[in-house]
Parts: sequence; structure tokens; C-alpha cells
Amino acid sequence: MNKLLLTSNAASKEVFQMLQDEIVARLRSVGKKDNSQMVSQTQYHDAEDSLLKWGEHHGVKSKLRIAFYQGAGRGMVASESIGVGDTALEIPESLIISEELLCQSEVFLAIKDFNNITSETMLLLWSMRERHNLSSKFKTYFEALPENFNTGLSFGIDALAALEGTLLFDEIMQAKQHLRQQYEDLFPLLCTNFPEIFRKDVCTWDNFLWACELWYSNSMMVVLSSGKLSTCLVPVAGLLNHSVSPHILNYGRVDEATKSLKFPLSRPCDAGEQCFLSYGKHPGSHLVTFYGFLPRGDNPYDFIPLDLDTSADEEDGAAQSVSTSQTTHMVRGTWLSRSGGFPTYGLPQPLLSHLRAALGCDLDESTTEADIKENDRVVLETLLSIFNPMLEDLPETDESDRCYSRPHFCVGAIHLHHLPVVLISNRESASWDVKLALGYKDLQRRIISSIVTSCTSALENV
Ligand SMILES: C[S@@+](CC[C@H](N)C(=O)[O-])C[C@H]1O[C@@H](n2cnc3c(N)ncnc32)[C@H](O)[C@@H]1O
Repeated sequence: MNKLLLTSNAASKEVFQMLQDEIVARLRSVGKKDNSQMVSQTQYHDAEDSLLKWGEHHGVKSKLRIAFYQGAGRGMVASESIGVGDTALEIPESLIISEELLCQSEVFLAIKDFNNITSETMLLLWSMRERHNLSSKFKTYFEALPENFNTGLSFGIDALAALEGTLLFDEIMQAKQHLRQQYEDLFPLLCTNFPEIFRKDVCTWDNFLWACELWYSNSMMVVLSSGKLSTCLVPVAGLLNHSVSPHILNYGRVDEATKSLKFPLSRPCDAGEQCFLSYGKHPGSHLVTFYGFLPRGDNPYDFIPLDLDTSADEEDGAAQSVSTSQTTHMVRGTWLSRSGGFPTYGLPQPLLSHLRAALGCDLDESTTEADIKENDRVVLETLLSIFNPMLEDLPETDESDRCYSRPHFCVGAIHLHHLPVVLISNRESASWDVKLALGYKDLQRRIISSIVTSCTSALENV
């Protein structure tokens, strides 16, 4: 828009200006509700102060300060109002931890030919070791990193038990298994072959897991000035928290002219407001597993996995009309679905189309109103038969934020009676991982129950 405004004639300029003002006004209204509660400013926190000073000394330019937020640890807050297109933060390439930095390290020279090792694994090993190197150039950075990342990879037995049967449970178990395998492939072999570089007391499973969580939760994909796309740690910028309506969306390429990584704003950030980054289009399960949090607000990338068996349709040829061969469909929260075309009843349109086709209830222009209604009744009842059992499998949470198991029924000597619901825990006093696990289940329940509500009210009207 800025470019168009510079080059267009007077009449067009007026129109472009109006368009730009309208776009900016709409951008300004986005994400206003996502203002988490700031706990404190940073002046009393040495590690964060030192990190900012160290960054400044090495050329970091920033319109942001560090602040502490409830439930999110550190975050970055705008010290002045920052407009669309303005750079909130600028990090010199020389401070970025990437495979190019790794190439100059002892770790790289020692193990570059070891068992087809990837540069990502070498970076992980480098950071595990560098954290304990008192003369590291990145000492201040490592000192400001959390002792524990508290991601899904560190979930304890109670949190995992609470998640059993969910997609998140599978995701965490698979990721943990993968990391365990990786650790066993590397250790104790590396300690035996390179005892000077890989000390046994440093190469523990806990330290390895810490390094994995560091890279999962803090790394960014960056195109370096060499043109290479690399997974990197970016000191200071690693303090930016994620939001579903972030201020910073487009970043990740080192500026050729300034040799720095810039973080420009896609929506304005007022002075004193937390400045959010986008970590990517991740569903809640991914954010819990690899980052250890669920974002506030409706996340458009959340989904419920469905296995729709279309084998019966294939036999009678109806499968040809199913537009995709995949059996897993994204079921978005109904508040995100769009209307238009055939009725969607507030339900996800791709899911409805798939079911209409799979059940042989395809609609076209010649379908009569009565047939549409009859077909849709079949589709909606099928949906309820899929989602109602899912809802029953998720435990209820009451208003006082306590978590209960489902009612227990038992056969007494004389009559059948049911026991009162059993209190599992008070959520306030639950551990961080159990709270997160329960939060994830609440989210699943919210999405599923919105589908059930839409189906039920649609059925009343068809
Ligand atoms: C890149 S770091 C951001 C800085 C981090 N808050 C800190 O104190 O070091 C990513 C981590 O921040 C936290 N985080 C990021 N966005 C969050 C959010 N919207 N809500 C809660 N925690 C968040 C999670 O613990 C995540 O693993």
C-alpha cells in the first residue's frame, strides 16, 4: 500500500489512502482481547537485565522490554507504540546460533562424520555442552534460559494418565520414544569415543531432554545471508511469546544490507502491550507437546482427528464422488465455519461435503428442498453418532474448576445405586502438567460440544 501511495495519481491516492486506513483500523481491532496479565516489569531480574545489556552491546536494536506474564513466564512488551511495518526488534546475524556457527566448533570437527549425524543433532549436542561452558560467547544467553521448559515432553505419569485416549497422548508418547531412541543411539557411544568433548556428567538424559526442549520451544527457521535455510536460536527474540493473533507474522530472512534479522509488525502494538510472535500454524496438541502451553482464544489450527470408514461406499461405487482419498478430516470449531452454498448449519463445510458424499447424500442444483432436508437429517444423525460418544469419553469439569471422574455405578446387595462423582483433584492445586492436560481436554470438549450443539439445533430445523 505504501508503494502504491507513492506512485499513484491524486485520484487513486485518495482511494488507496481510504483503503489503507480501513485495513489498519481492522488490523487494530484484532487480538485486543489477548492481553495476558503482566505480573511485573524486569528491573529486579538480573539474568534478563544482563541478556538485554549483552544484546545491546552486540548490536541488538529493540523497541521492546522484558516483562513477566501470568502463565507464560517472560514476554516482550512494547516500550513505545509501534506501527504496522515498523521493526520491533533487530538481531545481528552474528548473534544467531545456527549451523554456520556450529561449523567453527569443536563438536562439529569431532563428530561431523559420525553415523550420518545431521546438523540439527549436532546443534542440539553443541547447546547441551555450551550451556556448561563458562567461557562461552553465549554464556549470558544460556544463563537467561529457563532451568525447566515444562513442555509435554516432560509430562509426568498423572498428566499422561489424564490424557490417555487423546491425540495429545499419542503425540507425546511418540515424540518421547523418538527422543529416547535418539539418545540411546548417541550415548554412551559419544562419551566413549570422544571423552574430552562429551563428558559423562554433562551427557545425561535430563540434559539431553533439556536441549531438545530448548530447540523445540525456542528455535526459528531463518534464511541466513548465505541463502541457507537453517534452524536457529535467536537470542532476545526467543523471549517473544506466541498468540493466535500475533503482531509479528513475517520474519525469518536475514536482511542482506544490514546483516540482521528484523521483526516487523503486521498489526500495531501500543506502548505497554505485550508484543506477540507467530510460532506457526500449530494446533493445541503440538503447542502442548513441544512448547508446553495452550494459547488463549480460538485457535483456527485446532482439530479433532476422525477415521471415517468409506470402505462400504467404495464397494457400491459411491466413493468416486468423495473428493479426497484421505480418511482423516479436519473438524474445525463450528464458530469458524463459513456459510454459503448448501446449508452448513454452522458445521465445517468440508466435513459435511465428505459425509454427504460418503453416505450417498450428494447435493446438486436439481435436488429438491425436501430431499436436501431428508439427506441432511441422515448426515446430521451420523455426525451425532460420531461426536456424542467422544463427548461422553471426556470427563466433565464443574464451574468451580474442579475435575471429577465420571459417575461410578455399582451393584449393591439389595439395590442398584450410584456413587457420587469422585473428586480427582482441585485444579488450582494440581501440578503444571496435570493442569495443562486438563486444559487440553477442556478444549477438545469445547470443540466437540460445539459440533454436537450445531447438529442438535440443525436437526430441530430440518
Ligand atoms: C520462545 S519461548 C518465549 C519466552 C518464554 N516465555 C520464556 O520465559 O523464556 C517459548 C515458551 O514461552 C511460553 N509461551 C509462549 N507463548 C505463550 C503463551 N501464549 N501462553 C503461555 N506460554 C507461552 C511457553 O513456555 C513456550 O515454550
